[in-house]
Amino acid sequence: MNFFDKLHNNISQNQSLLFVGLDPNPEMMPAFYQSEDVITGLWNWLQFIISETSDFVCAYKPTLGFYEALGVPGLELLHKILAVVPKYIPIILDAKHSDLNTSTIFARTVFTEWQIDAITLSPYTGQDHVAPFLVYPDKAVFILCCTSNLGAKTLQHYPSNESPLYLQVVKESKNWGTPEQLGLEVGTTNPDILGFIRATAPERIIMVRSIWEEENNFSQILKVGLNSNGDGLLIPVPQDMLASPKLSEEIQSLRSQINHVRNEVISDGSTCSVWLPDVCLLNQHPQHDLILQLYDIGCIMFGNFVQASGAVFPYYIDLRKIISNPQIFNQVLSAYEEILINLRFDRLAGIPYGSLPTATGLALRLHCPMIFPRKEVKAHGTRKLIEGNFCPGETVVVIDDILISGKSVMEGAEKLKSAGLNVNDIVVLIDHEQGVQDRLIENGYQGHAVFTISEITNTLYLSGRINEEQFLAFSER
Ligand SMILES: O=P(O)(O)OC[C@H]1O[C@H](OP(=O)(O)OP(=O)(O)O)[C@H](O)[C@@H]1O
Ligand SMILES: O=C(O)c1cc(=O)[nH]c(=O)[nH]1
Repeated sequence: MNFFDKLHNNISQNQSLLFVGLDPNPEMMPAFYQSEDVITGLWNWLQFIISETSDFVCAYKPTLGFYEALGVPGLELLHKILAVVPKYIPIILDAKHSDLNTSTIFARTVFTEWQIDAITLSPYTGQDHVAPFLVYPDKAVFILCCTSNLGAKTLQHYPSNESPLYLQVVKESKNWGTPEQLGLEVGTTNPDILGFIRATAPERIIMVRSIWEEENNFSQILKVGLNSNGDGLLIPVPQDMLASPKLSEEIQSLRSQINHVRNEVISDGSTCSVWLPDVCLLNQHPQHDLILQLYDIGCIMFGNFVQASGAVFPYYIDLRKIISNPQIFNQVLSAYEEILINLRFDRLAGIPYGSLPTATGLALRLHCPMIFPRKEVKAHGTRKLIEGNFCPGETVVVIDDILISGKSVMEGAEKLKSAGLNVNDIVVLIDHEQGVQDRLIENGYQGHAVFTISEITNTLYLSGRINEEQFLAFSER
């Protein structure tokens, strides 16, 4: 089960958007737990917090820095804490890690060894830094977009209040991962800031921080931050409450107050127009999630692009990026597989270069031999036109990423046929439409595509990824 499913299960089971920080901060530890051995005191206190709150929270959030500050015993304490948190409650490690050199190894440690469900990250080192954390399909990251720290104001609001850096972080990080993989961390007491962020990222989970610094804003903060389903926010339990001997009672009372506001938001339905596109499941494309993920990793770009033919289209599809995201690559292979299982063939042939990784992945998955027609024949070595072994008379299915004019796949198929192979079917991820399928049929081939460009743009428009102008530019092509 992925992080967001686990989170949502817990939200509905415990009817709670509250999360609790599991921080061994000696300065906040109640006197009752003070002992000669500070680690023992902290361990007892944190166990008390877990036992009092596990039925009323949706997640726990240990802050790595507090554990590190206690040295080796602190890290041992972290492991003990991770072991006692009930398995069904997701754990978000607050690490704000931002070191590019160590991100791959740190992601592996946190997600596979420590079995943490999600992590907070700083955005400043960009997508390269976040990507190693996103290759774990069941895990998630929260990108720090904004803090309530006064000293950060000059940076966060740069260059102007109309176009502040923190909103740029929100817009940029939305391209790094899907809503199931990437949430936002927002520390603010200002409902306007949270409102701007919610409007920019209506589909994201927002983990709010510091909202209790101005208690009067509580209801307003929730109303601008919650989505029309009355969720989409993770809300911290105030730190002071964790020192109370009546923690369980207090947290239940806080949960009731929050749920009261959630019910008002649901019955009001005022944010419905923002959310309708993402929650409407009617007529949703079966590959809806895959389309959004391809868009989010930058495979589908809108703007004026010159194509290989010299024509200018209002978009460009670059599927060569898929290989850098194993989780999405895997879904792409599954989508091809659904088509291929209904076809009869002896071998797969990939069209170079873009589709060679895909054909290779499919060959491994389907246990089917692969060959490929070269783009250019070398003047040295074996000078082969087709690489890999085959027997004339065999049937080959051609794999490519996209059909624009159909020239590439048909040229590849002709090379295969000239070597005595049969080619009937051509399978691609994206069909550009505009008559390309008919062109294939005229030349004796049957084209199969996972989705068409129209299905992609409809999905992106309905889910709010592209605006009306981009959608219309496509429709009028
Ligand atoms: O239907 P068409 O008009 O032929 O266009 C589609 C082809 O264009 C792209 O390859 P490209 O030629 O850009 O080369 P690459 O795969 O080597 O990057 C794509 O991978 C398809 O093979
Ligand atoms: O050659 C093209 O026209 C082309 C190739 C490709 O991979 N994507 C695209 O949108 N156009």
